[in-house]
Amino acid sequence: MNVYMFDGHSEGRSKAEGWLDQGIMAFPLLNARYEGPLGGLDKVPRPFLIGVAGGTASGKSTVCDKIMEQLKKSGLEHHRHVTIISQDSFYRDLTAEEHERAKKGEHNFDHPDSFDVELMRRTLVDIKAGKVMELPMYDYIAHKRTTKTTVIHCADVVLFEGILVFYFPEIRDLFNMRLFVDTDPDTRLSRRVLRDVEERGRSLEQILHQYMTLVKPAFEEFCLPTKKYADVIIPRGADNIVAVDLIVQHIQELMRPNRPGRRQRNNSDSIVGRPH
Ligand SMILES: Nc1ncnc2c1ncn2[C@@H]1O[C@H](COP(=O)(O)OP(=O)(O)O)[C@@H](O)[C@H]1O
Ligand SMILES: O=c1ccn([C@@H]2O[C@H](COP(=O)(O)O)[C@@H](O)[C@H]2O)c(=O)[nH]1
Repeated sequence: MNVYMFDGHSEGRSKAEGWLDQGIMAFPLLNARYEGPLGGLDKVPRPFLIGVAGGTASGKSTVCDKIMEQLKKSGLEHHRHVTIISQDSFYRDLTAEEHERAKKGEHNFDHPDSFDVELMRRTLVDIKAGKVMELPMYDYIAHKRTTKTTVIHCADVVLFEGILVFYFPEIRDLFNMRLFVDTDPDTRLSRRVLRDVEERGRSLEQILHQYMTLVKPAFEEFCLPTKKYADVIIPRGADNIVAVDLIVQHIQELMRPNRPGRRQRNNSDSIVGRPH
């Protein structure tokens, strides 16, 4: 059984394709067992669904990769099957007119209306139900989902990352744990410039125009206010080794077989602390 780890570095194509290209099997599935979408009171839901939100280029994918890496080192790989999914796979199809605007950096990909929320919800619900899923891939140069799909097999831990994963209540409520990657806006912009030039085929002028007119205002209006839904806020993203370690330890603890008093997540649960 294959599980693909997304790296987000494939040239101009989807994050999912990058993972596929590397042929990465994130976690070998030994002694795999599936306990159903929701266990009893003494059981952690399988798969354990973790939402990872944050502004563009805040390091969401990198944090997800780190969490997987750490889990791998921890020995959990002998029992656990971990998958990362990007919200970008759920951008809705553009009309011809919207597509023309997108080519000039004038389509608002940071607005909630840009996403196919129902497809996102159905996919996550099916993943939670343990179904084998075909995930649409996204092409950042063509600005559309491709006909290619990634097959997601039932996993023990699923990380779902994206700018607006906490925005929609019907998506937000599906998560068993919520993380918000909180990186300084100047840092994010510099990273986005480099990434979009190198990987997404953009000019500097287009990146800055899109950022100032659409990305930044949408971040402030739609993404930043969702920070309050996070169980853990991770300042500085993947550089924050302490935060990543604590999160991984918590996942390990939750996943430990026969853990005394193991129970489902309660919305008031907190790992490190809740935002003010
Ligand atoms: N801690 C870091 N230090 C330096 N570069 C980073 C760091 N985290 C991410 N990056 C780089 O910034 C860019 C965006 O990171 P990524 O994890 O893909 O962010 P997001 O998923 O939030 O868009 C990538 O090119 C990545 O390599
Ligand atoms: O066709 C597209 C689709 C998305 N974007 C931008 O991508 C980011 C979200 O991806 P991150 O990896 O979280 O940065 C979003 O800000 C969109 O503006 C795009 O430019 N073109």
